Amino acid sequence: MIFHPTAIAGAFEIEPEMLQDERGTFARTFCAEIFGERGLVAEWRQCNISTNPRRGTLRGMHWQAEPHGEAKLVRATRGRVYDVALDLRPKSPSYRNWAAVELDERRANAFYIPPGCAHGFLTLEDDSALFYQMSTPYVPGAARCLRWDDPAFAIDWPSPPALIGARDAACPDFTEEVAP
Ligand SMILES: Cc1cn([C@H]2C[C@H](O)[C@@H](COP(=O)(O)OP(=O)(O)O[C@H]3O[C@H](C)C(=O)[C@H](O)[C@H]3O)O2)c(=O)[nH]c1=O
Repeated sequence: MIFHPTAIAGAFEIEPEMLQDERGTFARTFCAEIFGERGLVAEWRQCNISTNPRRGTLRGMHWQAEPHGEAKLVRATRGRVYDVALDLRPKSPSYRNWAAVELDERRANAFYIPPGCAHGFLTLEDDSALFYQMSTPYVPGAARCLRWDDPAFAIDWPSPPALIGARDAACPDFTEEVAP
């Protein structure tokens, strides 16, 4: 695995080292020891899948309030998505920074997002799907969101959403009170 730093402290694009032979490829996608050595969360409590038939579907920006902050390891298992993390940790050197990684099933890359960051994505192809590994259980009462186009962050999305859920469309602008 090759860890590429991003504009968010502690958030990495992870590129698999593909082992190829006449049968195809094999690659390690996670290793608790290596993640631990790098100070990353190395225990996953829940895994989720997300399927999105339509290109231009936007989900986010979501996070869980403390003490239910979640690290996420996100990858595209079909298609391609523009995946965004936003640093909401007031003590972080990259507080209020955002970072985007294009997740592509063909590259099998992943985005490691530390706790205290909001997460969202825009699909770049029809029929895009994602697989999430989450470090903490889902706590409905801890769910928080901010709107995808909050001017405070000016996330540079490749295009406006063609499809966004009512809840995400109604997410508020960020305020310190909404913070993790
Ligand atoms: C996350 C989650 C959700 N749910 C239920 C709650 C809703 O009834 C339904 C859909 O949840 P939600 O609308 O939050 O799903 P998305 O809008 O796709 O949000 C997801 O995509 C964005 C980009 C994220 O980063 C979030 O972690 C993730 O929640 O599943 C569960 O039962 N368990 C869970 O772990």
